[in-house]
Amino acid sequence: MWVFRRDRLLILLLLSALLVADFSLYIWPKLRGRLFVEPGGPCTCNGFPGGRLGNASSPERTGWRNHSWGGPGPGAGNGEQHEPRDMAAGAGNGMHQEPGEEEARAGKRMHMEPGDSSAGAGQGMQLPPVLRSRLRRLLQHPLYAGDAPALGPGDYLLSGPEAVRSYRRKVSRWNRRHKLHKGELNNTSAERPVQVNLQAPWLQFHREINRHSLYPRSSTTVGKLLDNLGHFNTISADYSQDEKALLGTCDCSQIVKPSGVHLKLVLRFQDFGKAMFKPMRQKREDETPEDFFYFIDFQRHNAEIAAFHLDRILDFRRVPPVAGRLINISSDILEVARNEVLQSVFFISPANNTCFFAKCPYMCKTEYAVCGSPHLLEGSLSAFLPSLSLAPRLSVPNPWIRSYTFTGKEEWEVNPLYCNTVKLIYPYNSSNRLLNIIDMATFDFLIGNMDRHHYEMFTKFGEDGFLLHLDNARGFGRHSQDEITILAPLYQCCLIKKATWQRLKLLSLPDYQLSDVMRESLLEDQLAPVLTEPHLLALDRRLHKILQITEECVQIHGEEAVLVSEPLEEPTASTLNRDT
Ligand SMILES: Nc1ncnc2c1ncn2[C@@H]1O[C@H](COP(=O)(O)OP(=O)(O)OP(=O)(O)O)[C@@H](O)[C@H]1O
Ligand SMILES: [Mn+2]
Repeated sequence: MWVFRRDRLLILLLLSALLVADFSLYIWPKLRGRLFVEPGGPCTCNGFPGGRLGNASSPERTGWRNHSWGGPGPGAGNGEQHEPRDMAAGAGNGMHQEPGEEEARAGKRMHMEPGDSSAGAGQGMQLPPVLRSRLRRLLQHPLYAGDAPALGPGDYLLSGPEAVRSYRRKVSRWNRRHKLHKGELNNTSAERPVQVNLQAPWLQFHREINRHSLYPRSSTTVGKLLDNLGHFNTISADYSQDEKALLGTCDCSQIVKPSGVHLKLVLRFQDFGKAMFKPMRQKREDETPEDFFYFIDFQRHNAEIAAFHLDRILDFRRVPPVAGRLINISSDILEVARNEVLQSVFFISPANNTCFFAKCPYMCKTEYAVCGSPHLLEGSLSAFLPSLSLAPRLSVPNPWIRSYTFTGKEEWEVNPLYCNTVKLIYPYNSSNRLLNIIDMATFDFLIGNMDRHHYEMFTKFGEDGFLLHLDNARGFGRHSQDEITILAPLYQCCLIKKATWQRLKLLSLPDYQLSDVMRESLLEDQLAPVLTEPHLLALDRRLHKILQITEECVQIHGEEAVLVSEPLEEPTASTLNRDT
């Protein structure tokens, strides 16, 4: 009996030795090859030697800049197992768990909190590339592959030569005026004149705008543009045209619509690019007070940033690139401002901070000021679109506009069959416009924006042109509330673009999870974490509500009638005539 027991021990030892040998000689090298070493070269894993996570603010960390759009990504070509997920297996057909569930769960466990760069890097945690970036994985999905079909010159917003001529003209006018101004002030500083740079990312951005979107998927311009917005010195600061119109100092025919009383400014940078600056007015942790109407709500700089990232993730590409940045109110704004009205709204607070307030017809008071600490203040910078003289835009009232009074109600709020009326009205009766409105409603519902009173379009692209999703600063106000009425265009019309629905469905799968890809995408921004966790999680919850509503529509009207393929074809045009 004793001998038998000793034999058992020996057999156990022998088996263990075999297992160890097998693991170290066979399994481990294979695992290591798959997880950490890119076949064909030493592993730099997206710039992180040894596959370690880098600093949270490192742009290399996330998917956008590593993704080689329109072809095999850096991963696809080098042996990473990026499953070419078939829509039939994933988003297209039910919501079953995809392969890689285990990885996803592991990825979730190891997920870092925004801004917590040390969580991964400090512990030297080694993540296999496939776990590291859900965003990157998303971008390699077939739904995000490739670009629009080849474009002809007429498909671009600007003619290249015209855009360059206008740029040259503006630069020489700027240099002339600047020289004159320096002469008047007896300024002998060695400031150099602005140089024309045809490679400037803002110019490339303008030249890439086409009839499908503000930037192509394969564009590397957006990354460079965001980088510049985040770092470049400013050379001027002024009110935006619409603010000037309100103050009576600009030609109103040149602007889309005179609007706000908000603290927003146009900043120009050293490379002559421009951006709309909105300062931080509310901390990202603060929720909009319950008693606030949406039309008196604050404008949130972080909402502008997050909305751009969300729009890009949804593959709409209808929000101009927005970067967050710590702006020095004194050196980046006041010192480069030449407008005397603007100069006059700056003051030093009792706490010795530099502040400024909105010059407006109604409430020009220091109570409404924003202050630096003592000079620095967070803000959003939205890359400027080409000027209205080069690319005229149309501002159209949203058919689902809200009442901007305390008690008023619009027709859509009281008539559940309102969509039938809209469908009869030009241009909603023929073009893709209604579907575009529904896209915009899903976007606004996700961000919680109730302030979409108008939308803008480039006139060049006609009725079917895409809608610009400008001004998202009133999004992300209340994470605890899902304002379902924002989805009225969806549930009253029971229509949605199939491509939009497929992406929303994909983003609801555990392997992609909207909140996770958003969290990751926002880490690229200097002001990360841009959104608090409750706001990120609200995105998942709202996404499910959109899918739920669509599902109910499909049950009533059938898939064919609800999910519309683009371009609008004859059979689907008939769905527009369907009574809801
Ligand atoms: N990135 C941009 N490039 C060019 N023009 C822009 C950009 N962002 C905004 N604008 C223009 O400035 C106008 C006002 O901007 P925005 O709507 O963001 O500010 P606002 O103060 O909230 O205005 P409103 O009170 O009308 O909502 C827009 O309607 C648009 O025409
Ligand atoms: Mn606004």
